[in-house]
Amino acid sequence: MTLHLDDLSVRRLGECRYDSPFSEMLSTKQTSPHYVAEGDRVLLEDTVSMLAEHSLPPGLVPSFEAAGPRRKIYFDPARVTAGIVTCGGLCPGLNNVIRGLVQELAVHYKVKRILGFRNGLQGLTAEHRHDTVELTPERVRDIHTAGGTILGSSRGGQDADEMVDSLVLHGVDLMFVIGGDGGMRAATFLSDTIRARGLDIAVIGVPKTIDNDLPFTDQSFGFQSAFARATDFIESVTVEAAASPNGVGIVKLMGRHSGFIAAYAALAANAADIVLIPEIPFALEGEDGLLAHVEQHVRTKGYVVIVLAEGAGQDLVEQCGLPQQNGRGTDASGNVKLGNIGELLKDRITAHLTAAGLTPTMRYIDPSYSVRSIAANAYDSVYCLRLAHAAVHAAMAGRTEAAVARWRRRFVHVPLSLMTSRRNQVDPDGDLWLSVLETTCQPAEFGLVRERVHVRTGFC
Ligand SMILES: Nc1ncnc2c1ncn2[C@@H]1O[C@H](COP(=O)(O)OP(=O)(O)O)[C@@H](O)[C@H]1O
Ligand SMILES: O=P(O)(O)OC[C@H]1O[C@](O)(COP(=O)(O)O)[C@@H](O)[C@@H]1O
Ligand SMILES: [Mg+2]
Repeated sequence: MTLHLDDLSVRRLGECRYDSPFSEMLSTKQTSPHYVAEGDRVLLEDTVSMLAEHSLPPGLVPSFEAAGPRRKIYFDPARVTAGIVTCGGLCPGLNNVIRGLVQELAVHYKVKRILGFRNGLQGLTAEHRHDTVELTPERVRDIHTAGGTILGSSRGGQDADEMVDSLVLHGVDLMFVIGGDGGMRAATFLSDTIRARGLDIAVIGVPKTIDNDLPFTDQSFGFQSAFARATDFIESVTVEAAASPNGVGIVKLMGRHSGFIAAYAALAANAADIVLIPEIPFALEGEDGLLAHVEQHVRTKGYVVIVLAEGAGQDLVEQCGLPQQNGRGTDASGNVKLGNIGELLKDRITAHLTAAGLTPTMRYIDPSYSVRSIAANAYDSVYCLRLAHAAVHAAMAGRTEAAVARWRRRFVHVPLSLMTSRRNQVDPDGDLWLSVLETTCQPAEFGLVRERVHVRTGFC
C-alpha cells in the first residue's frame, strides 16, 4: 500500500483559541512538558532500511501527529456537550474506555454534559435518539469491573443524515465512536455528512476489535485480555486430549479475517500442534494435507491439539462442507457470515482417523463469546484509559475525522480514512507466524504452496 504525506494529516476544525483548563492540574502551567508541541510527530516507519529508502528532509518524513493535551484548545469546555457510542461486537475494555472518556471530560475539562447513545448507532436514529444516558463520573465509577458495554452495542446500517440530526438535536460538539472497522467506516460516514452540512462537530474514533484487524495501531485494546482467556481453553482441551485414547482437541477462536487471537493464544499456551488462520489456506487431503498430519500426531504422540481461527479454511467449507456448515450472506452491518470450519474439521478428522483404525476421542470447544465478553485485564485497563485520555485531548483541540491509536508505543492521531484503508493481518512471512511455526513445528504449508505476496506499508 502506498501512502502520500497528505494521507497522514489530521483535519482540524479551526484555530485553537481557548486556554486549556487542563493547565490547572499541571504545576508548570503553560510551560509544562506534558503539553504536546506542534512539531511532535511519530514516525510511520521505524526501520533504518525503510527510512533510508525515502532519504527525505525531516519535514517530509512520513509521520503521525502525536496525541496528548494542547495548551490551546478549540472548544470552550464550559459550553461543550459530548456524545459516546459503542458499536459492533463486544471487546474487553469497552467500559474502561467509556469511563476514561467521562472522567477526563468531566474532571479535567469540566465538561458538564456527556451523553451516551444506547445500543450502537441504532441509538442515533430518529426512533431511538431520545433514549440517551447522562454519563457522570459517579455513574461510571465501577463500570470497568464488568465486561460488555453499559451503553449496549449493535450491528446494522443507519442513515447518516438522521444520525447527524440526532447530534444537532442534542447539541453534541464532540462525538466519540468506539468501534471496529465498521464503526470507523460509520464515523467517516458521519464526518462526511457533518462536513457537508458545515457543522462544528468533532468526530473521534477509538478503534476497538478483539480480532486486532485494524491497521496503524500496534495492538487493539482488549486483544490481550481476549487471547489470555482463549489460552485457558487451549490448556483445557490439551488436558482432555492428552488424557483420552486418540485424543483430538480443537479450539475454535474468533478471527474473521485475521488470525491474531489464534496465533497469540497458541503461543501463550505453547501446547498446540497445529494452528490454522484465515491468512494461510490449507488442504485437507494428500500426503502433506492436514488430515495426514493429524494422523501422524495421533500415531506418534497419542493425541493432537488444533487451534483454529473461525475464518480459516473458508474455501474448504464452501467446497465440501455440509449445507448447515456453510456461511450464508452477510450480517446486518454487511460483514460476511462465515462457514463453520470447526464442525467441518471435526467431521473430517473423525472420519479420517476412524478409517485409519484410530477411532478418535473428539474434544471440540467453540468458546467464542466467552472470550470477548470478559472484563479487561490490568494491561488493557491501562491501555483503555490512556486511549480515552488521548481521545478527549484530540477532540477538545478540534481534531476531527481521526482515530486515536498507539503506534510505535506512542499515542497518535490517525486519519479515519487510513484506519479503514486496509486490514491488519498476520503476515505469513513475518516473525509472529515464524514463532508459531517454531512452537508448533507444523509445516509452513499444509499441502498448498502459497503464492508469496510481500505486504508492507509503502510511502511516496
Ligand atoms: N461502510 C459503512 N458505512 C456506514 N456505516 C457502517 C459501514 N460499515 C459499518 N457501518 C456501521 O458501523 C456499525 C458497526 O459496524 P460492525 O461491522 O457491526 O462492527 P465493528 O465496528 O465492530 O466492525 C454498524 O452499525 C454498521 O452498520
Ligand atoms: O457478534 P457477532 O455478530 O456474533 O459476530 C461475531 C464476530 O464479531 C467479532 O467478535 C468481532 O467483530 P467486530 O469487532 O468487527 O465487531 C468477530 O471476531 C466475530 O467473527
Ligand atoms: Mg468489524
